[in-house]
Formats: sequence, C-alpha cells, structure tokens
Amino acid sequence: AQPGAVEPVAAPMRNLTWGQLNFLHTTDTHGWLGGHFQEPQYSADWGDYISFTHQMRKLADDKGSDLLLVDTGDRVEGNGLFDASTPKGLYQYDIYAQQDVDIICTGNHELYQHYSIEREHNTTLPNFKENYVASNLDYVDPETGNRSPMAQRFRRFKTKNQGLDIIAFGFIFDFIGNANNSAVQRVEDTVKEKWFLDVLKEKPDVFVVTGHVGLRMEEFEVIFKAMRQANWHTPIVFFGGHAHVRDARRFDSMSVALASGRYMETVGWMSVDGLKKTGDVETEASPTFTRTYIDNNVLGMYHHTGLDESSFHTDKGREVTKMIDSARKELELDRRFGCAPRDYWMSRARFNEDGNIYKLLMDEVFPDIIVNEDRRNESRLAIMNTGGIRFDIFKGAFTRDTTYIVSPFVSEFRYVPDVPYEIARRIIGILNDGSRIWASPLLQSEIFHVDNDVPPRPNKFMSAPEQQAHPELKRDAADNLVKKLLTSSAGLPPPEKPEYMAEPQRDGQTPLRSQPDLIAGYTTKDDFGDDGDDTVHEPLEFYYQANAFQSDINFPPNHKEKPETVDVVFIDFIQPWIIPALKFSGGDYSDKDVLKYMEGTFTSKLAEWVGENWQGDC
Ligand SMILES: Nc1ccn([C@@H]2O[C@H](COP(=O)(O)O)[C@@H](O)[C@H]2O)c(=O)n1
Repeated sequence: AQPGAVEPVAAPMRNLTWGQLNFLHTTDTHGWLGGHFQEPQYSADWGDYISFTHQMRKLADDKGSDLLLVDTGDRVEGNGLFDASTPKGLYQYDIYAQQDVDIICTGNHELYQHYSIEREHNTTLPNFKENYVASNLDYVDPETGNRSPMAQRFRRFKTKNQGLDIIAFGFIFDFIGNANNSAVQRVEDTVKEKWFLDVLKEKPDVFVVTGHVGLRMEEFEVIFKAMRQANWHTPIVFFGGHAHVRDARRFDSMSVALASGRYMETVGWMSVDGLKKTGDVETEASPTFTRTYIDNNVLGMYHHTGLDESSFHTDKGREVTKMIDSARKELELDRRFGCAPRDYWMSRARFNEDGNIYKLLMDEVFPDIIVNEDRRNESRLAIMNTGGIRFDIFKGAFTRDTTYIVSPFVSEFRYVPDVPYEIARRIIGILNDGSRIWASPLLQSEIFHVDNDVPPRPNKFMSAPEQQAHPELKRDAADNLVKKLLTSSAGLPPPEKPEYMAEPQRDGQTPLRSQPDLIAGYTTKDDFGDDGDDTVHEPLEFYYQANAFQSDINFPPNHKEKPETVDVVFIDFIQPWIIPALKFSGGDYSDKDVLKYMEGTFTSKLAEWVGENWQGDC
C-alpha cells in the first residue's frame, strides 16, 4: 500500500472457492490506482493488485485450473492520479498498463471527452492489443470522419492450463453522451448484426461477455436473450460495471453475471466448475458458479494467497507501487488545501441533515462561489445534480487529491437570465420528480418537442450511480415527495421529512451488530445470497438522495417576498434536463437562451472555497 495510507486491520474472512475457470474482475476504478488513504479496508494499490494476481496465477497453475483477469471500463476520471495532471492521465495510463488484463473493454468515462477517446485509441488499445474488445463501439477519425471498430468485436482464445476455448465480447451500454470522435451502437442493433450471429454459431467452451453495463440494465438482458436464442448450451459468464455496486445475477442455470463495485474498493472473484472442454464426449456442461467480493487490502490478499508480508509482494508489484508514489509526489496530491471539520456523506446522512455533503454545498459553498460580478445583485437559483459529487469528504486533511475525488469533472456553470420566479421555482421539483414523466415518449414529443428518435433520458441519471442502481423499492415514496415538491411554494424540498428519507436503507442487508469488532462496509445481497463479501462487515447506512439540489442566493431578506425574476444558474451536465423542466414549468426556453455564468469549473471553485473557509488544524 502507499506510504501514508492507514493500515488495514484483520477482520473475519470468508474463503474463495476455486473452480476450473476463475476470474478476477475490476471495474469503475476511476483512477484510484493508489488505493484509499483514509479507508484502510480499501488501501491496497495497483502494485499490490499486481502482486496478488501474480500469486493467484501461480496458485491456478499449481491447481491445473485457469485464471483470467477482466476489466470493464471507467478507468479514468475520479482521482487526482488521473485528473490532476496536464494532460489528464499523464501517469495513469502507464501505471494501469503494468497489469496483464486478459479481457478489457470501454466505459462511458473513457468517452465523455474527445481527449480521453484519443488516449483510449492511441494508448490503451496498443497497450492491451488483442485483449481489448469493443463489440458496439467505433472510433471516428477526427480528420477524415472515417468510422472503424474501436477494437476487435470479439476475442477468441484458449486458456493457459486447460486449453478452454473462450469467446469474449466487450460491450458498453447505450451511452449517448460521448464526444464525436466515437460512436456507440445500440446493443439491440448490435446483436442483430451478422458478425455477432455468426459468432454465436460457434461452440466455445464458455462465452465471456464483458460490458460496461449494470447487471440489472436492459442491455445485458438483450444480449443474454439474443445469445440464448442462437445457442442454448454454452455457459455464459457476464462481467458488468457502471452501477458502482457489488452484485451478482443469475440469468439461467448456465449463465451468471458479476459486478465488482467501484474505485478499487472491490476485486471481484468468479469461479466456474463443471465445464465441458471441446472434444469431450458430447454431453452438456452443467456448470456451477461462485462469486466473492474481495475487499481491496493486503491483509485480505495475504489471506487468499496463504502468504504474508515477507512472501506476498513481487518485484513488479513493488515497482508499480513506487511508480504511483512518485506520480503522486509529482502531482502534489497530498498538498493540503484545508481541514474538513467533520465527515460529509453522500448517502450515509439524510439529504437535509448536518453532515450531508449536498447540504454543505447548498447552505455554505454555493452562496459563496456562485457569483458573476456583473449580476451579483440579481437573485439566483443555483442548481447542481447530486451525481456530480463522487465521494464523501472525511474529517481531516482536504488535499489536492480530495478535490478530484469529490469532483473530478470539468463541468462549468451556465445560466438562463431573468426567468420569472413563478416558472423558475418549479424546476427543482421537476428534476426530482419520482414519477415516470421523464420516461414518457409522449411527454417528450408533446411537451418538450423532442424528436421521438431521441431516447428519453430518465432524470435519475442526474443522481449518483450507486443510487441509480438501488432497487426501485422507493418509487411510491418518491412519488409522494414529488407531489409535495410540485405543490410547495419555494420549489425546495419541503421542511417536513419525506417518508423515504426517514429511515436508512440497508440494501436489504442483515444487521450484523451482534459482532462488535466489525468494520462498517459492504454487506451485499445478490442472486446468490448474502455471503458474497470476503470480509464480514457491519452494514453501512444508505439514505436516498434527491437527483438535484438548489441554493436560493441573494433573495430578499424577508422570506415572504419573492423576486420577480431570477437567474437560473446550473452545472452544464444537467442542461438536457433544465431546458425541458423550464418548458414543463411554462417557460418557452431553448438551448439558445443559455449563457456561460462565470469562469472556472466547480472543481476549482470548491478547492478555493476550502482554502478560504477550512483553515483549522488537522
Ligand atoms: N460530467 C459529468 C459526468 C457524469 N456525471 C454523473 O455521473 C453519472 C455517471 O457515472 P458513472 O461513473 O456510472 O458513469 C451520471 O449519471 C451523473 O450523475 C456528472 O454529474 N457529470
């Protein structure tokens, strides 16, 4: 682990089950190759992971089984190691490439910016060559406009020890926010293509579908159905991501899916037994599957390899730890901007309660930072999506690294000037509408005049991915909240507590407080049961948050008086929802009415604010 990281402590562990074919899975690492400095249970770095995979491959060789490494994208954006350099990723791509990943695909974060698509194309692709698979993603040459597959559409290979015949795919969900030097083909169209249908006629021992796709998203369903229609008898193992959660799903008796969390907190383990090898007597495979979510720390890695501090680490692993350490120094990631006076949580505190990160932003940060000198005296509503905040703030040092961990995006503030307050006040309620209005194609065409070909963009995409993946159990409560929001006069969440914020959700987990020494962490419940986490944890609390939050700035001091007009200021990412929300509120606005509000990104403004306001000791 990195120097300065807090040491993990031993915790009750569950063992891994090995099979004929085994997988280690990373996803949504978002630049956290240095591990977590303030959370010991996730403190292993990419160098430790390299040592771990080396030792696990040796174990596989000893057992005569096979081990494959999979990564399902979103390797970039979300940590100083990627975001703090100019250009972004100056050190990250090289550090990441020290790992031998057998199957790798692309996430949406590799595609938001023109620049990161170029890096994917000219750096990650050559680094991983035939291991990179892009089943529904094309690269568009910015000079010629020519469109060609980002990488091969599928990969066929034999495993090292048993010669198992594998056909692997690499999908991305139907993402539409990509820069124009890439093109994502809809999954439902891809599975009708000749090349895909031809591959399904083959009879490998296993299909491996990697995808930057949440396990419960429709895209995996579509792929599974298309595959099973063409091929009834081949086991299929899916590896997904994007949702930032630990999850496993059973599609049928021969097909399962695994998702392995986020931010290098989790290394996913999947084992498959009962496979039939090509050439075996013509009987059907009857595979069995196991899954484990490994907490990313060296004590767990020692446990699973049966090694210790003196025998576990490899030269290459140590070398990569040094690469990370020196990159962090070059980037001055430990430079302290201020000291957070307490913890601020994204979902471990209620939306409107002290200690909630959005409340901090609404009440303290926005009124200071959302200022355009020429319009300083105008009343304004400043709106941001909760998904724009990516991580909690822990009490203690707030560093250059923390800034990017909390807010990695290059988003800026825009505004629509002089909107009648009667219209503007309704926006926040509509953004947080828990009913299905945003998903209605009729509403899109009739009210928003959006071309019917444009798929609706559900408003939950403004919230944090972890919440987007959260079970729909809160829909009724969310609808009630919306009704209140739409009828409340300020458009702000009403003062009384909405039902769905009243009690924490534990993701259906069993409380384990009977064991006093447990560290709080993931207690996953998936289609396999509730024994998936390698470390036995005390459950974390989870409070549902709104999609977007709002600060009323420079309002008349007497709260009963309301301004005639306000500037509607918002983070650029949510423009696709702001304009329809304005229309829905009775305002005839379009993208043409949107102007830049001020210089600087939210990220830079947050860092300045911390520097000016959190100058205590830590
Ligand atoms: N510029 C951006 C980009 C993304 N978001 C938020 O992130 C969510 C997607 O996150 P994944 O890591 O799962 O891809 C998206 O739904 C937004 O909430 C953002 O706020 N600004």
